[in-house]
Amino acid sequence: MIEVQHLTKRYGIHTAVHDVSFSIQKGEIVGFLGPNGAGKSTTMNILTGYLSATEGTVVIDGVKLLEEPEECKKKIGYLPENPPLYGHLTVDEFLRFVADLKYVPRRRQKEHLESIMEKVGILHVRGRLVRNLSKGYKQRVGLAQALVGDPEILILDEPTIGLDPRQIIDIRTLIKDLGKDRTVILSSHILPEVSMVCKRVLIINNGVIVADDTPENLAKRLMGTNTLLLRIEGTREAVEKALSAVKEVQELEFRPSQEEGTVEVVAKAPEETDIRKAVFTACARAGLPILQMRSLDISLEDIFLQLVTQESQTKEAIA
Ligand SMILES: Nc1ncnc2c1ncn2[C@@H]1O[C@H](COP(=O)(O)OP(=O)(O)OP(=O)(O)O)[C@@H](O)[C@H]1O
Repeated sequence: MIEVQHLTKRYGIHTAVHDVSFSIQKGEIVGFLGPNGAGKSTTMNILTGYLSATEGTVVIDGVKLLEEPEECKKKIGYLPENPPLYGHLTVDEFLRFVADLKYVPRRRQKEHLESIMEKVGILHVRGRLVRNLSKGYKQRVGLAQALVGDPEILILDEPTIGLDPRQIIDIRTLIKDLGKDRTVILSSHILPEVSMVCKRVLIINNGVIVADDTPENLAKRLMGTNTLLLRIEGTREAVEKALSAVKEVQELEFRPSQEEGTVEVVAKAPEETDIRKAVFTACARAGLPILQMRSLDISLEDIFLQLVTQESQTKEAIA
């Protein structure tokens, strides 16, 4: 359905997206996850034909975007991060305007727009001026305009940003529902958001795809218990002796510690081995208090740490 090959986008000397390739099948709901500035919006803007790539190709349903942009755009409904809504129009007027832009025949517009308004829950505000709607309702109007013309693909850029918790739940439910008979790409910087809605997650960081997996597998990698980062009070010799005695521990890597009188060490065990209890017991027996123990996993660690921090900051901000 969507084939992206070797996509690169440079803004002057800055490379925002670097050699990105992926394909999405019909009917998939795919999360596009990455911290701020990772290149999500740039990629989405290229997919929707709003921005041209420096290099690489996008093929939508067998049609090359560069060669037949109008044909491709018809297949895509796009909700940008800041949807351009005309505040001085009523919801009805605005959607009719969008329908004209998308060449929906006038005789079909009434029925088509009413079914969309019903789906996204804005029928009762159809006569209100867009500028007087709450942020959540404006977002619904944004979703409605993306649905005009019945596109097979929906591309949604940070659809819940700036909404309150209740509105976030409503919009997530709506997206899940819309994904039942469409291909959906949903960008977000919040891991739980995409996990809730998507069956597959692409993670982009610094313009490069660093993971392409199911939320479950990503969570497993996140929760990996076979590699632990420990901060332990004591000397390096004592810690090395205690941890070397744990039979599952294959490798110890000492790192400079931030805290005086402590040792920071990464302990590795074979995959699928949970060494937390054994490490705890060994240190307790040797009288070495563990001040910190957390899972450490591949290079995704830093990205997730960032994402998790952002998620908790977002939660604090809306609490
Ligand atoms: N028009 C532009 N000119 C120059 N640099 C740009 C432009 N648009 C984006 N960038 C840079 O490209 C990088 C990727 O930006 P992009 O907006 O795609 O990231 P993002 O993942 O969508 O982030 P956010 O979640 O903050 O929207 C960033 O470093 C950004 O500063």
